[in-house]
Amino acid sequence: MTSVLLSVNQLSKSYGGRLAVDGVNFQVRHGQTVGLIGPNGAGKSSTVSMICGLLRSDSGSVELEGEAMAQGQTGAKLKIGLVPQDLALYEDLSALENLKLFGALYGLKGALLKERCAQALDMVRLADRAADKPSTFSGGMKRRLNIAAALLHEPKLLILDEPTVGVDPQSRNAIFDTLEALKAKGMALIYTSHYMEEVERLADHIVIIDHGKVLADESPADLYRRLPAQAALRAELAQPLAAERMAELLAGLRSLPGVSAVRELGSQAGEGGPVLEIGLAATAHAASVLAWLNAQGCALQHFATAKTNLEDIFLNLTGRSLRD
Ligand SMILES: Nc1ncnc2c1ncn2[C@@H]1O[C@H](COP(=O)(O)OP(=O)(O)OP(=O)(O)O)[C@@H](O)[C@H]1O
Repeated sequence: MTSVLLSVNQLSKSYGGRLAVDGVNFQVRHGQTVGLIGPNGAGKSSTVSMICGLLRSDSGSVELEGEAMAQGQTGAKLKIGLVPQDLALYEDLSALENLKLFGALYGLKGALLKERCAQALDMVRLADRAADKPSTFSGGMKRRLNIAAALLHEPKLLILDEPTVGVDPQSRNAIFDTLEALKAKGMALIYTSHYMEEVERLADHIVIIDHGKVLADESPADLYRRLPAQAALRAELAQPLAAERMAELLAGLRSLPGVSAVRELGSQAGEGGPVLEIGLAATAHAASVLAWLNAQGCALQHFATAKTNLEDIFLNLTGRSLRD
């Protein structure tokens, strides 16, 4: 396992007496991609701002390769690139001029500045738009330019705060390709999002945060192992069933191998019979459950299977869905 790059230790922050970040702890290893997930207001942006030294914490500490991130200290800060939620670009300068300005702020100049700007534009697939102003760009292209600006000083850790909010699907894919390429080059990433499917695609480690507290800090595979069911079968019965018969059916289903939970969801808009949601240890169990229902004389109107996802994990941990 690679060594620790970033250590976030017991970080806390209150705004006017209201606790927004409550003792957050996690680590990022060299080359690792960590997805920081939580609903709106969970404390993700505040955590990220404290990691970058842009917001003073009330307590706790942040270390980069063992070096403390202290206010006014630039050494550790240079190891981080931040792509903030709010776009920071000069609309009247060309894409290239914007990058030159950001690069100069990092102390780059001459041939090296030129080379880094060209590499960064290439990395976000905007090389052919270098001479154009961001005012002519889509929201997604502006976001990509913002990512390029954070790459110029070749940070060891790139932090992206909700990089796909308000982004068109084409740019979203370009952003993912860029992040996958950076990952392949060995750069560590922190990616905040409330879109589980995005984090699932990129992250090899997931930190779930809610009400300022870390609820989970583990690999996606370990998170999935926490779920009682890995898949769900939804079966809509063709006919309503008497209460006693339904109770027998539910008990029978619960005793089948591979079935972890069964719920009766009622009927859909008064048509047909009730809908059963059957949690399965694996999708493969669906066939034997359907065969069993058939053997019980239960005709089905409709059925569908679905693999559980990280959204279900959040629901399982908090009792709430990620985007209410
Ligand atoms: N400058 C501020 N002043 C007062 N309250 C704040 C400030 N910044 C954040 N908060 C509050 O702190 C809590 C955490 O906010 P934060 O922006 O860190 O969450 P988040 O998970 O990033 O949410 P979002 O996805 O909406 O940005 C929220 O209740 C928010 O209203």
